[in-house]
This record gives sequence, structure tokens and C-alpha cells, in this order.
Amino acid sequence: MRIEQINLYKLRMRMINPFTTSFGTEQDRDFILVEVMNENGLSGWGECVTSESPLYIEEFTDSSWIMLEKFLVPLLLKKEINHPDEVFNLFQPFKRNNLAKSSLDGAVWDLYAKEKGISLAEALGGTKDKIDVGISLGIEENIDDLLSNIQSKVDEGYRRIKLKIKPGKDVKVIEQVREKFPDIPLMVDANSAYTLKDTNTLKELDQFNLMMIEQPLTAGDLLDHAKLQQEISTPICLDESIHSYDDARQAIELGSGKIVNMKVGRVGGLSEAKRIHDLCRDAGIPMWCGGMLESGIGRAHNIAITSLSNFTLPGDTASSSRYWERDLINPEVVASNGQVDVPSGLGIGYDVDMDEVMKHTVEKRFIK
Ligand SMILES: O=C(O)CCC(=O)c1ccccc1C(=O)O
Ligand SMILES: [Mg+2]
Repeated sequence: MRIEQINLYKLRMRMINPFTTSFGTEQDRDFILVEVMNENGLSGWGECVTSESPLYIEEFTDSSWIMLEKFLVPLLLKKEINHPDEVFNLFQPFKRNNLAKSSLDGAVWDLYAKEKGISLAEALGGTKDKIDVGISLGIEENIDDLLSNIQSKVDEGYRRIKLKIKPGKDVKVIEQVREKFPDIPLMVDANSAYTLKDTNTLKELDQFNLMMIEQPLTAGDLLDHAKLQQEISTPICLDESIHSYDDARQAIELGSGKIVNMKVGRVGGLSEAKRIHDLCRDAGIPMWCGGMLESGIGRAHNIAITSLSNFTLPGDTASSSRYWERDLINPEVVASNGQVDVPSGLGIGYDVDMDEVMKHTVEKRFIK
């Protein structure tokens, strides 16, 4: 394929509910959609899953916009691409900026699958036609709000509940949750809010039979996570520490955790995600697919990668309606009984609703 045109759309889209983590509260999602077009006018779509501020990761929407416009789009434009894996290598000279890189990588993968007349899941080597999903719930001021939130998500059929924690909102909260829900599959995510000094607090979480604790320590850290894993029995799952194949390889070698949360954006795209998938599969490390409060376009990429065999744990890819009044794709993503069907249509397998995209677009740039 030859990439003849690349369109960038900056969107601002309000979620139904605010979402609170240890690093802050977000309700208005600022993110970028990328559309790559081949010589026949066929489009592939990708999502750059940044936020307005660099709180989860160092990238943010305005930085990625510049990264795309100034460095990445010019590299890809007018290039002859035989396989999407080439995109990752093309972008390698530029350091990090994985969310920006991943958006174009994902769009090229979508276009590649469409050109081949197959689904993105099939192009990636996926083997499942349904994926198991859980849901990630933000920190609540009020415990009753949290408990009723959990009840409604359990009733909807989600296959595990993930709760955000932070210092002061941890052991006591989980204790009350476990009192009301002694048996649900439950896990917590700290988003890097603790240090080794908090080992005793984190040890106390061992009593609650949690599936895992996600990213308790600093983003990027592998050594202290290995030390912590020696002290606690709850499996550690790494999120913010894994930006590449080599991070995953070193984490496995050091024993920094027992589970990997895959975010395609964080590792720079689907090609790298696939390599990490194969590495973890061969090392006996189970995985699941994380979320970044995506629109339907990013959500569709998450569904496709989760169809690979080593995604054995329920991920964070919840229904569109958990986030949006109206999503950007047709049909919307629907989790039923805690499962989402992997679409069999071409590419991402959902139609992009251009009217909805334009409704939320605050800036656009078409580059030929
Ligand atoms: O529902 C989702 O998309 C997952 C929500 C979530 O947990 C999250 C959302 C934004 C940034 C980081 C994270 C995380 O997994 O740490
Ligand atoms: Mg996380």
C-alpha cells in the first residue's frame, strides 16, 4: 500500500461520568483520531489515547499533535508499505512518544486488513470470537456510591471488577467492598501511587483474595516491583512500567510482576503488542488488555488484540455506553454477560460515524 493522505482530528468529548484515579479526575476526553488513506481512497483509522495533561504518561494531546504533524506523518506519507510491522521500525529513530506512534501504526494495520479483505483480529493472528471483559471503576468519595456502582456492574455481567486505590483510600475501602461482595473477582489499580515505604499497607491487601494489584509503584520502575513481589502474595500486574518488548523481557527476568496489562498505545502499536504477547505467552505470563477511556475506534483495536490467545484474563474493554452518550462507531461496543463479540467485518469491523466525529472535532488537518 502507498499512504497518499493522512488526516488528523483533535476531539474533545465529554464522558457520562467523571473518572478518578490516584493521579486525578477526568471527564472531558481530549484525544486525536488519525485516518490514513491509500491510493484508492480506502481509509484506516487509529486513536491516539492521550489526555489533556501528562498525568498517566509523559505524552499529552498537544504534544502528540505536534509529534504527529512534525515528525511521524512526514515519515509515513507517500511511503510504500508492504506490511504494518514496517511502521514500528520506520518510527524507531524517534524516542518514545508511543501513544502518537501507535495511532498511525493502528491506522495502517486497519487499512492493511481492509486491503486484504479480512478483519483486524484475523490480520493480527487472533483466535477468539468473543473476549471476556471486566470494568474499571474510579475512586469515589462516598463508599455507598462505590458499593452501588459495583452492584450494578456485577448485575450487568462484567467478569471482574477493578477498583482504583490511592494512599488513604485502600485497605479500609477494600475491606468494606469485600464485606458486601466476598466472592466477586476483584482487583485494584494504584497507578504508581505507592513506594516501598508502603510495603506494610500493600501487605495488608493480601487478606482480600485479590486477583492482582496493578502498578503499585513508580511508572517505569522494575527493581522495586521485584522487591515488593517478594514481600506480598497478591500477584503484581504491570501497566505504566511496560513501554516495550525489552521492558517486558526485563520485568519477567527480574520477577517484577506475574501479569501484564497490555495497552497498545503505551508500547507504540499493534506490532510491538504482538511481540510482547508472544514473549509473555512463552514465559507463562498471563495478560489482559487495559483501557484508556477510548472512543469506539481505540476500543475496536483493543478488541482485536484481545482476540490473541494469551489474553486469558478479562480486560478493561467495557461497553461504549459505560463512557459515552453516543460513541463514534456503528454498531457501538456492547458487553453482554461480560463478553464482547470480536467483529468479523473488514479491518476494525465497525463503521466510523463521520457525523459524530465532526461533532466533537475542535481542530483538523489533512496532509497530502
Ligand atoms: O475503562 C478504561 O478504559 C480503563 C480505565 C483505566 O483504568 C485507566 C484510565 C486512564 C488511564 C489509566 C488507566 C489505567 O488502567 O491505569
Ligand atoms: Mg492501570
